[in-house]
Amino acid sequence: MNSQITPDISIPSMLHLNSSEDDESYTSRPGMSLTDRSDQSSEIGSLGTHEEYTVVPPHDGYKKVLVTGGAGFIGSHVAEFLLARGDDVVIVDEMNDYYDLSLKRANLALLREAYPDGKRLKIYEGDICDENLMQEIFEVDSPHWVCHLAARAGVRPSIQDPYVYIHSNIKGTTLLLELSAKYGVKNFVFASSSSVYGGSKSTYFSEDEVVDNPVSPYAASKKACELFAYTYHHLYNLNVSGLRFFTVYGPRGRPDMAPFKFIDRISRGFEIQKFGDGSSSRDYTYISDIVDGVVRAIDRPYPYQIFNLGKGSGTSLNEFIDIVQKETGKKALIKQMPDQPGDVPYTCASCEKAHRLLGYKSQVSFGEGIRRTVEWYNQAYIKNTIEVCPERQANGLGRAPSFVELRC
Ligand SMILES: O=C(O)[C@H]1O[C@H](OP(=O)(O)OP(=O)(O)OC[C@H]2O[C@@H](n3ccc(=O)[nH]c3=O)[C@H](O)[C@@H]2O)[C@H](O)[C@@H](O)[C@H]1O
Repeated sequence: MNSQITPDISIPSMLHLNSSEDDESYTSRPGMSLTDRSDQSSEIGSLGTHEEYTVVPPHDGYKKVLVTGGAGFIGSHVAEFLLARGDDVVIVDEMNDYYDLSLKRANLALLREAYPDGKRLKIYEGDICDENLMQEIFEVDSPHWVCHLAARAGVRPSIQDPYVYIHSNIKGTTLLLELSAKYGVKNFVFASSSSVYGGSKSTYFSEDEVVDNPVSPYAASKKACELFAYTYHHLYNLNVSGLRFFTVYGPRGRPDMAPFKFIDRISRGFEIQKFGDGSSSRDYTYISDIVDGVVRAIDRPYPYQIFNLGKGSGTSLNEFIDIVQKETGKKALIKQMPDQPGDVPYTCASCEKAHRLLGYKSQVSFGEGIRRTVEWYNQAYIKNTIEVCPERQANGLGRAPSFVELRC
């Protein structure tokens, strides 16, 4: 087994659930004391839904897993992990240009380099809404496990073009559910989002909250995916788990998201835009925690479940900028911007259910995660992108190239 491509992040052992590095305590919402955490405290010791579930043992045999969006940030990390542990992976990714395509190419190049013979890794470039292509993949490759991560994922851009979110997220997910039911998939795991909680006033968001008030087309599309997934479970007994990711960041992160954007721009002395007064807060979750949660969900088929995958503590935008300044050793040039439509003011996961049913527990504090991401940015990011695109050498190894410069 080739473990060449795993230097960027360390995936915590799947067995060490109780050794948390996370020294951050649960944070309270601004203006709210910890005693207001009624939703969280009532969940400890129950599933929050008052339903009884048997905790399923992991299926630890060989799997062939269809990973949609496998060229992207989370998808490429999940594919890397599954391949490294011995599973086979089929990737389908449309390679759209929502963000710099060369980053997705670099992600695939890393995987191809480690698994070059095409026996354990197969990559299709195409739209998950292309019925002929998807039918062919299910027919020819017979993946019995599906990890559906392909999506349009920008919150604010979804206001400008909601239709592409309906296409990729809702239509794409529905087609995958159809095919998964038709071809007898054993477990269908898909990416949802913390944004479905909208402007929830809870301190800790739990899965049994009613989430009927999405504030962006992106959030509405993810909620729609959860509903379609339930329907396919109901109609065809398809095992489905929807994972609500909480603002995921880390090495190979999405360049449209604040963690990558701030590290990149602050490192290079460029201005960053700060939306609002800096009091907005996110439960930023490090990529290795997310990979761990995703793989746990793949291995444990439940009839129908929704899980939060977060860290369980929040960081304000102002604190976040301070941490990036500290880790990069550079002062941020800040352009103050108004609050953005579609943005939620606050997110924070209750991870109780994921812990109970999946054995999931976040391991990486925000400070540590940003430290590791800055380290990757300074070392592997430049090295890897230059290795896969030799023509970039003209940019010089000594400085961080812009995303435009990085284009092949
Ligand atoms: O967990 C989710 O449900 C979502 O997480 C992510 O969305 P968000 O939480 O909005 O992350 P992100 O853009 O990093 O902005 C973070 C903070 O920085 C602020 N922000 C952002 C950019 C900027 O230039 N300036 C700024 O102040 C911004 O106002 C915000 O306060 C995913 O994109 C999405 O796919 C989905 O999965």
